[in-house]
Formats: sequence, C-alpha cells, structure tokens
Amino acid sequence: MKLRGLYAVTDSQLLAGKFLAYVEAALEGGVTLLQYRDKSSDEARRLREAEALRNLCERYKTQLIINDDAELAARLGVGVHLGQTDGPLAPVRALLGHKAIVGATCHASLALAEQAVSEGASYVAFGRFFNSNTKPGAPSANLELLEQARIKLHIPVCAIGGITLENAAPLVARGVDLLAVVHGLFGADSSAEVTRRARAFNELLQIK
Ligand SMILES: Cc1ncc(COP(=O)(O)OP(=O)(O)O)c(N)n1
Ligand SMILES: Cc1nc(C(=O)O)sc1CCOP(=O)(O)O
Ligand SMILES: [Mg+2]
Repeated sequence: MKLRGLYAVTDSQLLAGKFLAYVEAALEGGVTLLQYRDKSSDEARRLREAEALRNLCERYKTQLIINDDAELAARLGVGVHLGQTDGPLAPVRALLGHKAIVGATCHASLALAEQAVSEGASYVAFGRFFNSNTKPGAPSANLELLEQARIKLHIPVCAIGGITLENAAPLVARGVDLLAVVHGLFGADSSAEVTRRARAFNELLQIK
C-alpha cells in the first residue's frame, strides 16, 4: 500500500482537554497516518493514550505511529517514527517486523534519507519547511530538496514543520506524499473545524 495523505501528529499541550475529540474529528475528515507524539515520561498515561488512539485508528482504518518509542510501538503492534537521536533504525525494523511502518527524520539531508532507506525505512521525513509553533528550533529545509528527493528516493516522502492549508500547495506540487501537521490541523477552535481542515488537506492532495 502506497503511503500518501494527511499525517496528523498529536501534541499533548495543544490537545489538553480535547485530545480524543479532536483526534476523532481529524480521523473523520480522513487521516492516512496518525502519530502519537508525547514527550513526557509518564509511562502509564502514554500507554493509556496510545491504546485509546489504537482503538480509534482501528475504527477509522488509520495507521497509528508512535513517536520515539519502539518498545511501546512493539507492545501495541503499530508503527514508529524515529529521529536522528532516537537510536538506530535497523534493530527497530527487526523488532517490529517487515510489515510495520517505520519512519525516519532526515532534516534537510538526502544522505540521511539514503541511509534511512538502506536501514529499512518506510518513509523519510524532511523539515521544517515553515515556521513551526510546535518545534520552532527544528532545522530548516527548502523546497528544492524535495525535487532532489523525488528523483533519488523511491519510498514515500513526508514534509513537516509549520504546514498549513495556506502554504501546503508548493509541497504537494513537488511530489510530497505525506503532509505531517500539528498546529495547522489541531490548532483549531472546534472539532468541526479540525474535520474541515483534514478534508481540505485531502483535497489538496487529491485524495478521495
Ligand atoms: C513525521 C515526523 N517527522 C519528523 C519528526 C521529528 O522527529 P524528531 O527529530 O525525532 O523530533 P521529535 O518529534 O521526537 O521531537 C516527527 N516526530 N514526525
Ligand atoms: C515534530 C516536528 N518535527 C519537525 C522537524 O522539522 O523535524 S517540525 C515538527 C513540529 C510540527 O508541528 P507544526 O505542524 O505545528 O509545525
Ligand atoms: Mg524523536
């Protein structure tokens, strides 16, 4: 199955008090991948929330990805996203099996992306493309990188960092497969607006 579409990424602060309601609203609008991104060390809460997301994802036929934590991903039987400081990818691929989705952060580097491909990544993520509310200090990437990536890489390419409905079109025009979004999706005033945004991202990607 080709990975293509909206990649919704949760943020525990932004979604405080409306976590499941907003996630379900996004799934209602259509989400290809949902990433559980929680940087806390509260293991019990992380397990509880990740299990709740897995149940929701099963209902909506969406694939769940856990950020950073391969052990939690293995426990739940879902995918994982690893950054450059989250440990080597190959042993995680071996742990999760060949069918699992394993994503890799590659910042603005094609060399990192080629390395990730050789270690068994399912997709590579480049960013950040715009100013990000969620991670303002992330290294920046530019649109030309995506053109090179399209030529050199033969796995799905994900873009992340400050993506909104207003600025996403040039990313799509350069062949991005996955748009990974926190604030541009979940920074909405209502769950109805989250659903509207998810649908609009899918229209941009010409999905459904
Ligand atoms: C889809 C996607 N792309 C990039 C990242 C960033 O991963 P990382 O560099 O490990 O940073 P943290 O998210 O762990 O702070 C991501 N999570 N998802
Ligand atoms: C988690 C993350 N990683 C990034 C990277 O560039 O690697 S940017 C980012 C935050 C994405 O959130 P928002 O859509 O609110 O900018
Ligand atoms: Mg990480």
